[in-house]
Amino acid sequence: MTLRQALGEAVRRLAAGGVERPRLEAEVLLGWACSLTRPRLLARLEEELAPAAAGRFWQAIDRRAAGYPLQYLTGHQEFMSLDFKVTPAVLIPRQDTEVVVEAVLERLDPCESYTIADCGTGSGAIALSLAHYLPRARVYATDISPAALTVAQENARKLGLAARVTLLQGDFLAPLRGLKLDALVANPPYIPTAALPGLPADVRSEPRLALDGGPDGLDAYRFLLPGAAGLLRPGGLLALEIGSDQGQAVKDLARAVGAYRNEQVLPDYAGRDRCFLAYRREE
Ligand SMILES: C[S@@+](CC[C@H](N)C(=O)[O-])C[C@H]1O[C@@H](n2cnc3c(N)ncnc32)[C@H](O)[C@@H]1O
Repeated sequence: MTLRQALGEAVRRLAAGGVERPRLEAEVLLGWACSLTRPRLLARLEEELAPAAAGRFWQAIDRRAAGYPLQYLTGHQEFMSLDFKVTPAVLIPRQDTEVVVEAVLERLDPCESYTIADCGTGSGAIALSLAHYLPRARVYATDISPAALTVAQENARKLGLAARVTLLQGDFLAPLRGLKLDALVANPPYIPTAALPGLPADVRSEPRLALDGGPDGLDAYRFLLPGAAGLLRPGGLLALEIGSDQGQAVKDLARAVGAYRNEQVLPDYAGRDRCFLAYRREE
């Protein structure tokens, strides 16, 4: 079978499985199975599919058609123009989260030596992007999952950022005790528990620990908002990813803490609530 014929059959299987962009994903998985970039693959479509690559390819196609995430099959996801390793131990970094990272970068000066924390770091997407684009910053990243931290550590090493990013295992803010932060960023779990079974199959393959935000999805904010106030220096920036309908609720929770000013909610590319920002009030 040629690569062109394999692609045709893969597109058919992926489309039957409800994959939205079957041609693109078939090309990505065939390139991955053959260890070829997409442009090289597309230049060799009349060549035969080698038996070893065929085994990997058809197994991946069938798993993808059954709803398993593409990024767990290839082991990669791009975020903030950086390449991140991903495994089923971590949430696949989302474009929505880039809104949060961009909002932070717009408010900080790349020439300054900030101390920054990312709580619930997963693959390290937020922490490592901030460290990359703020080359003088010192970044602390926490996660309760040791398996996630192993992935984040590998990403830190691959991106050449391990010397400025410290990974700490523990409950969101607990490992940060004693630090005075210029910025604290988090993308905590925020899906209401009852909504989890209704999520698409690929999202349900991601760690429950990364998704489950408790009965109303707000458990982590009830904990992070008062706790962060004790770690941020006066004038320090708090940036939290939030669910698409959680803007007002998170603003109300922040105002109830009484330690913040300039609370605002920024939208994502689709115009939905995505990022909560506030500054630690000066005493
Ligand atoms: C929504 S994911 C975000 C991952 C990553 N920051 C990103 O944006 O792609 C939430 C992360 O919080 C971690 N987490 C959940 N509960 C936690 C807790 N109590 N303390 C620390 N981390 C926690 C999960 O393991 C997961 O990695």
